[in-house]
Amino acid sequence: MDIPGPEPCTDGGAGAVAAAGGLHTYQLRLHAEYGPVVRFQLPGAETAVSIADPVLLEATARIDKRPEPLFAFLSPLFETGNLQVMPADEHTPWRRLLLSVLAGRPSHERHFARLTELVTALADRWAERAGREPVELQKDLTALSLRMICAYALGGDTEDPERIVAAFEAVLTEHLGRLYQVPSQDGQEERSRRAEEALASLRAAVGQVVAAHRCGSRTDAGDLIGALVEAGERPARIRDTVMVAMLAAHHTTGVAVSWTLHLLGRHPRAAARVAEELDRVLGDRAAPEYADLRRLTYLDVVLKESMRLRPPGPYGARETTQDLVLGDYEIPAGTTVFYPFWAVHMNPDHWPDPEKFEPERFTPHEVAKRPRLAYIPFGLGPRSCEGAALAMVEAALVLAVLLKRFRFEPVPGHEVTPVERFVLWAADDIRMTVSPRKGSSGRTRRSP
Ligand code: HEM
Repeated sequence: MDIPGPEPCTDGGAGAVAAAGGLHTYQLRLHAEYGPVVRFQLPGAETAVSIADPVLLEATARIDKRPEPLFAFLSPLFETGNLQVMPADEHTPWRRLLLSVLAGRPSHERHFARLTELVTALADRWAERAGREPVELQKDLTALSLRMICAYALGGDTEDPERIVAAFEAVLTEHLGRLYQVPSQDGQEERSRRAEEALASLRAAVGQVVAAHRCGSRTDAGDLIGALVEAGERPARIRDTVMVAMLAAHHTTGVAVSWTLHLLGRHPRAAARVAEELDRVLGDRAAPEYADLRRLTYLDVVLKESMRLRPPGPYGARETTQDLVLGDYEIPAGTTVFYPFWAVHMNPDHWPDPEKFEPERFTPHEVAKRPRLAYIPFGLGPRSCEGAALAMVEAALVLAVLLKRFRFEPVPGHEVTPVERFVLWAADDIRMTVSPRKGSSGRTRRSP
C-alpha cells in the first residue's frame, strides 16, 4: 500500500512547515489527517516517512544509520568526521565506551559532590535576586549544565574549566548563530573568522587535558577523557567526542529543568507535593546525596511528565539500510525515517488528554500499560542518547536543590512560547520569580 501524505510542493516543504507554525504542529496535523505513518517533504531531506505510533516504531528500532544530509550542519565542528553520522561499525565500540562512563553509577556518584557545588553556586546567586527581579531560567540553567558536563567530561581538577566553557560558548554563538541567522552587526567574513578562532581555542584547551592524561599525570577512567585515553582513542577523536558530548548535553539538560520549573509554576499542587517530598527525604539538608535521588519518586515522575510535554530534543531521524514492513506499508532501503518524538508523546491513543500535565501517568502501574516506545525523550535504538542516565541524575539533582530552597512563580504577563531550534527552546526565555521557601536554610551540608 502507498504511504499517504500531502502533495509535494516546489519549495521542498519549507512553506508547509512555516504555515503550520513549526515542524511539531505540522507533524500533529499530518498524523491527525493521514494516520500513524505519513510521507511528507522534510526540508533538507526531500521525502521522509514520519511514524507517530509506538508499536510501528519497533520495526525501526534496530536501524543504525542517520541520514547524513540532515546532520551536515554539524560537520564543521569535527576533526575526524561528523560523529552523529559515523558508520555503525565505528559507532558501536564508541557508544559502548561512552556508556561505560556516562551510564555508570560509580561515575555518577564520584562526580556528584562537584555537580552539587555547581548547582549550589547558582542557587546562591539566585538567592541574591530573590523577591527583587525575575531570573531567566533557560539562560542560567543551560550555562549550569555546560559547567556540569565540563566537570564530568574533563575531570574535577582541570586547571581552567572556565576557559573551556568560554571557548565552547563562543563556538556555539558563532556556529549556531550563523545557522539560525541570528542577527549580528558583523559581516559574514568576520563571523566566520571568529567561529574558526573559537573552535581552535576550544580544541587547544581540550587538547591540553588529553595530553595530561596521555603523559600519565591523570589516569582516571571515571572521566570521559580518561576513559577515551585509556581505550587508546586518538587525540582528535577524543576532542571530537568532548565536542559532541558538550553539544548534546548542555542545552538539553538545561531546558529539561527549565520546562519542569515552568510547568510546576503553573501547577501549584504538584509543586507543593514536590516540596513536601523534598522536606521529608532531605530533612534540613539543602541538597540530596546520590542515594536520596531514588527516594524522590514524585520529583522523578514530574520530570518525566515535563519531558513528555516539552521534550528537549523533539525529533530524530534514521536512514533505512534494508526494506522494512511497517504495518500495511513497505518502505525501501535508503528511505529517510523521521522520528517525531514530540508527536509520539502527544498520541492520544496512549496519552489520554495529551496536553494535560499529569505526573501520575508515570507511576509503574500506568507505565506498564503503555507500549515501550510511547515515551522516547532520549530517542531509541542503537543511536539513542548515551547520556540519558546522567541527564536524569543531573536534572533531578538540580531540581531538588532549587525546589528545596525556592518557590518559583510565573511572572505576570510574560508569555512562554516554545520554539524549535537545536532543542525545544522558549522564544523569550522563561522568566520566573524566586522566593525563599519557609524554613529552607539555603546551606549545603556536605558529605563527610
Ligand atoms: C535531558 C537531557 C537530554 C535529552 C532530552 C537528550 C536527548 C537526546 C536525543 C533525543 C538524542 C537523539 C537520539 C536518537 O536519535 O534516537 C540524543 C543523542 C545524544 N545524546 Fe542526549 N539528551 C540529553 C542529555 C545528554 C547528556 C547529559 C549527554 C552527555 C554527554 C548526552 C549525550 C548524547 C550523545 C553523545 C548523543 C548522540 C547519540 C549517538 O549518535 O550515538 N545527552 N540525546
